[in-house]
Amino acid sequence: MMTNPLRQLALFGQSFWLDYLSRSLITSGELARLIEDDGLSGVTSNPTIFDKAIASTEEYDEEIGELAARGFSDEAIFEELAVHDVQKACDLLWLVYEASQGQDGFVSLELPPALADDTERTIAEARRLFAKIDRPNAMIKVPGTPAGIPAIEQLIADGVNVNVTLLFALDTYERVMEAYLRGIERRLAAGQAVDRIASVASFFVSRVDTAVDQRLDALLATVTDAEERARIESLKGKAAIANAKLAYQRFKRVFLQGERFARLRERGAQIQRILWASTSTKNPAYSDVMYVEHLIGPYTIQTMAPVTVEAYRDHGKPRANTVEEGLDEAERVLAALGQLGISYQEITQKLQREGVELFQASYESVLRRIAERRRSIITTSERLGSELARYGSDIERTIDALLAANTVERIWQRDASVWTDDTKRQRTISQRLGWLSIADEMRRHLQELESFQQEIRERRFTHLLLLGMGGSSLAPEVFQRVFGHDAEHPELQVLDTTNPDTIRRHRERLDPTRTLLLVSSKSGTTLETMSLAAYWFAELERELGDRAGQHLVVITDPGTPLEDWARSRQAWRIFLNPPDIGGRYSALSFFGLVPAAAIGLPLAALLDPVSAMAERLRRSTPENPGLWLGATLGTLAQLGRDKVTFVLEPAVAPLADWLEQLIAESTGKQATGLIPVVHEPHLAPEHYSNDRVFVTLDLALQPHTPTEALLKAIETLGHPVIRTRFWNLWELGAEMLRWEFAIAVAGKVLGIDPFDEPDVQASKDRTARLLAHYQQTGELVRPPAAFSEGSLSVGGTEASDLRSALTDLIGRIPPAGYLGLLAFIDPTPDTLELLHAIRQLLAERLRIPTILGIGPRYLHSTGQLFKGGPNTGAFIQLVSEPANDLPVPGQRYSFRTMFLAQAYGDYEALVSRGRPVLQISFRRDALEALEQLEQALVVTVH
Ligand SMILES: O=P(O)(O)OC[C@H]1O[C@](O)(CO)[C@@H](O)[C@@H]1O
Repeated sequence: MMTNPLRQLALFGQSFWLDYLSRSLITSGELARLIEDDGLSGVTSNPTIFDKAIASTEEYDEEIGELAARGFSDEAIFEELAVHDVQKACDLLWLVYEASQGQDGFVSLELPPALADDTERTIAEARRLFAKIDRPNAMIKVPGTPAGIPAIEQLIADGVNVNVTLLFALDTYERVMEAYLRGIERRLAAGQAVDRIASVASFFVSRVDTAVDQRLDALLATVTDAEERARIESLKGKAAIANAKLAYQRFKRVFLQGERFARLRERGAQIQRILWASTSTKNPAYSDVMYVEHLIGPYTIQTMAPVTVEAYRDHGKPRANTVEEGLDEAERVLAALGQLGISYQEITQKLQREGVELFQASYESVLRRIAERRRSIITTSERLGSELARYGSDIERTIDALLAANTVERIWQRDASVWTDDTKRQRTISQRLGWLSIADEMRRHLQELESFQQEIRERRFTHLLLLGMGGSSLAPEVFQRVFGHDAEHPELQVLDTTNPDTIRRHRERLDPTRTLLLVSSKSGTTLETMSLAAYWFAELERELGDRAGQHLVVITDPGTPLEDWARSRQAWRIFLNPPDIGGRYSALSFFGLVPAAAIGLPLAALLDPVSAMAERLRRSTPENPGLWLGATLGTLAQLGRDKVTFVLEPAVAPLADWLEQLIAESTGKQATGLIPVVHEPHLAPEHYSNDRVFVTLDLALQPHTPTEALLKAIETLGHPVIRTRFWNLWELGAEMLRWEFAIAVAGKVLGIDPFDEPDVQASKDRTARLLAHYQQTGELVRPPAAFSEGSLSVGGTEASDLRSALTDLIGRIPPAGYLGLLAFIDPTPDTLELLHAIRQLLAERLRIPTILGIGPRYLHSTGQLFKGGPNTGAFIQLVSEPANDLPVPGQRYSFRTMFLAQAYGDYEALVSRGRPVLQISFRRDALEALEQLEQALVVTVH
């Protein structure tokens, strides 16, 4: 025997629907369970239900974030969330719908209540939503208001399933049935099928009692006569059921007994069932299942709130056809109310009006909630899933202050007063903001770049050798490493070192006849770049004679020495970049796009998302993804979380090198700054210090499980984690623009000028002095060594053995400090592997952030930060003296001398800034030396 009362309702012709819907109801499996176990066969929703659902869980946050990021308004976000839930519920009820041949298994979504008085918009929106949900078992809820009723007729005629909501009065119900019939008739007249057009009429029950009881109570307050009081008392809690029972009689007359519908039925029309809504008992004095109990009958539906479901499952006692019991009594109740001066007309009309207003209030509340969520939770796809630990409100305050100061508008107006009051510096900064509109600028050159791309393809180069430092080479390297090169285009190799061993390795690998040389330098004066250009051009000339210029492409600013140099060598192409863009902000200018074109990347695919991002960066709202990111990083740094640790998914990991330069060189000055920590080996979560913020970039469609697991653990330990999700790799350029903007904003928060690099010069000057002295004397002055041990020669310490020297250095690391491993070395896979192992050892044992810099490359990246940023770094400089040498054409010094002069110059610069630095030089086998160092560290650092 069937014991579940909910299931028994079906035996008496009544469907049991749920008056609730939420994401968790679906995801937890609860809805499926209700269908399976309790015989649930439909779901109704309304704005109040969604308001509750969104308020009570965080399950919507991720989607809110994503939609906000894509520029959806609050209304549109609500619609997406609701439609999504309705679709999922429809899918769960699909089998019910199919099994009942389209009679049952529906899920209803309500139109925005503000449309209740607008027939045309009701029609348009209901059509649109029905199409959008795209499920035959969806219903659109349209209120039975004077404006709603004509819309119902039209919608039925259009084939939209309609749940007519907010019905209280019997005469209104008559009009609703009429509208349904006419809609069906119109369809049939137009030769359209009607068998799958479904509609229900929702009669609201308990609200009638609440309203009538209030009036009765008011009357009781004025009546003293005991008999009269008893009569009034006896009417309490009766009106709603009476009204509903009489509605059922009208239903029967039309749908079960009427001639008109009988004809329609023959042609396949469905009965517009009557649905009892608002069936939870509001007055605790009444039985909690009373409305369900009295309104059972064929062709009816009970939609129950979860509490009523529980109650009815627990103690409901279903009986057949209760809806037809006591009809005389029902008539008497309504008549008696009239006699007491309680106007049925007035009450039902008022209830409908109030119903619309209540839903409108809920609808507005949902929108407010969504608006709040998008602020407080991590909105935008850039913030998706970010976990800001306890810093959320501090960050919000920063954002508010930035917005109040019109920061976004002012940045776009290129108003340099955002960063400084000094008018001279303002002039310089305003010449550094061209990156803001770079996508538009580059679009103007698209044809030129694409024909260049075509020619390169035709010329069948195998390699593109890019000579350039920092901002002039990092973005191209990212493009090559993330996207790879097209098969018909050359592979990009970057040479950004003066180490003759490295240069030679490249020289041995490359065939000048198949290589295109790309010299990139904004200033056109950078020592490494110009020296390498001289060397490589001579190599080209050696092989190609006066055709060498045909293998030369140059990118520089107009009027630089490099431009002259290129012209005099009859370079094949010279790209003159807009001069108002600094090196590290130049990724999307010619500096990035010319090499991208050369390796065969589709430039439009890269640029389109950049333009879309630029639009979003213009918004003066907290959702501006660059504003948010910059404010977050700046605020966290001020609160002691200045180590920006990138934990990137392998597919996008190469971006870290570019980000490192952007962040370090832009913000590391005036004893403040963000300290980027990139490519650090993963540590055990508890080994991360509390001065970190983590940044992750992942691919939505290809999550990298180990990275995810680590980040989850990190989050649990209370570290802030900023997450960015790419939907595809072509968003890379857009992400670069976003970071450029963010770092400009972070600069504002930290009170520095993000566009200069005042401390880079310090080591350049010292190197220049060392080289000048060398040219005069033939001697390169090297820093004095304190002692030698094995193959290592150690300076910058009072100690006399390696272990003590290391111990001393470690002892000098300030609190919340970091350790930089600065290696002037030939970065072969083997040396890099050992350097990573040493780095990991240091990070794990010391539990501090570590940075690895390869010299002289890092001089154009983190070098600024080491000298100009917070005085919290300690450094081990490793100088592997090159085994080979090569001449620098036109100079009296060689590459080896230059390389060493750069190492020594930076060492001196660091020391002069009071940074703890240990210098370890080695002449012989670099691998052996690194192993010796590793062993010393193993026994020293605990
Ligand atoms: O493009 P250029 O002028 O050769 O400069 C290369 C790099 O050197 C710096 O100017 C200083 O390190 C960087 O900002 C820049 O990215």
